[in-house]
Amino acid sequence: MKIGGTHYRTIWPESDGAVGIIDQTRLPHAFETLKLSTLEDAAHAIRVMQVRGAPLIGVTAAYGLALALRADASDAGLESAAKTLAATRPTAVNLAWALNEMLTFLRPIAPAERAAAAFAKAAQLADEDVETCRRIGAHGKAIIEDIAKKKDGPVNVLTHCNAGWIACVDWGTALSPIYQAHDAGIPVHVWVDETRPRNQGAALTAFELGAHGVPHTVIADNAGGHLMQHGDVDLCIVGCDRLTAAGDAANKIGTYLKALAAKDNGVPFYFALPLSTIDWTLFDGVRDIPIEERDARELTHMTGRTDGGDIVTVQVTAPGSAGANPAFDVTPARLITGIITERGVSPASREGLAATYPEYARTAA
Ligand SMILES: CSC[C@@H](O)[C@@H](O)C(=O)COP(=O)(O)O
Repeated sequence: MKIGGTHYRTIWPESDGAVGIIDQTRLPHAFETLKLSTLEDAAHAIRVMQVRGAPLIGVTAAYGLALALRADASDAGLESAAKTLAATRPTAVNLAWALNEMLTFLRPIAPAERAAAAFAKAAQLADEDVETCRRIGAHGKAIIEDIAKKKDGPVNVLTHCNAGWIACVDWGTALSPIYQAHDAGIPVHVWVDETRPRNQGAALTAFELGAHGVPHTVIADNAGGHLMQHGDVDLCIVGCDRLTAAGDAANKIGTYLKALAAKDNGVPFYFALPLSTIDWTLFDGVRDIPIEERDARELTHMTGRTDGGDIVTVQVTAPGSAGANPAFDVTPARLITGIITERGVSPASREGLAATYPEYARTAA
């Protein structure tokens, strides 16, 4: 997508063999790029959320493996680099998926040829992510279009966290349908949950939508239920970090509460995600999806820009109070209207997902 007239992806190979990224910890106050040159650079970027969002974490890990192979392309080096990258963040399964794709491809290749092959494979995963997200957008756009035909005024979509192009390689998952609807002239307005504690909504989704000219309004995380009660939300679309084979969906903390409110108010609630976000080994999301616990400082402190232009971090809680910071929650399948995938809209159920992806579905519970 475009920033200031230039088309960007979120990750790209540099001419000197490094890998370029947008430093998402600086957005929306500054648009800065960084170069990743080593395995540790890539692992650090994922850990501190210079890159974040399930699909982008996966592609960054793929490039991280390629960077590691420049230093050590032995069998032991390959396996050890994959372990380091796999340990960076626990919830988004795209990380394990991408590493598995890379390992399966690279293990049979001779060490002398591995680094070049790894860069090519990572680039292929990045390209595939772009096309997958474009398709998710086309299927989701049809849902928005249907609603638009039945009402006057814009279709009001509520979204949580950031599942736009900067969470992927391009397009996004939850925001791709919105971009495609907007580009097709369908009137659309987005309620953007601020998404405490890291504020991915207020900082990143609002930044993206603003750059693309999509009408949007940032709301406090707690406002969604009230807006739904008053008929101000036509549908919710969110991204996903891990979907079980039975249709339970992990996403940024707070998503579950929005899905409950949507159910109570008859508002359709969709998750948008690619194949790489589905964990075919799990069936009970609340019990089995690992939930990342992040530093309580993300909760007790906030970073923003003063009117004078300085970027500052301030404490917002009473000094001495403890904070707990689970970063994701799980929305059970029964609260989900549908899963918008690159293959179409699937029911959030074991049978529905098995019909959408027959070659991946397992029979074991
Ligand atoms: C297309 S990304 C879907 C999710 O990864 C997104 O909504 C989300 O929860 C991101 O969490 P983050 O902690 O910012 O990586």
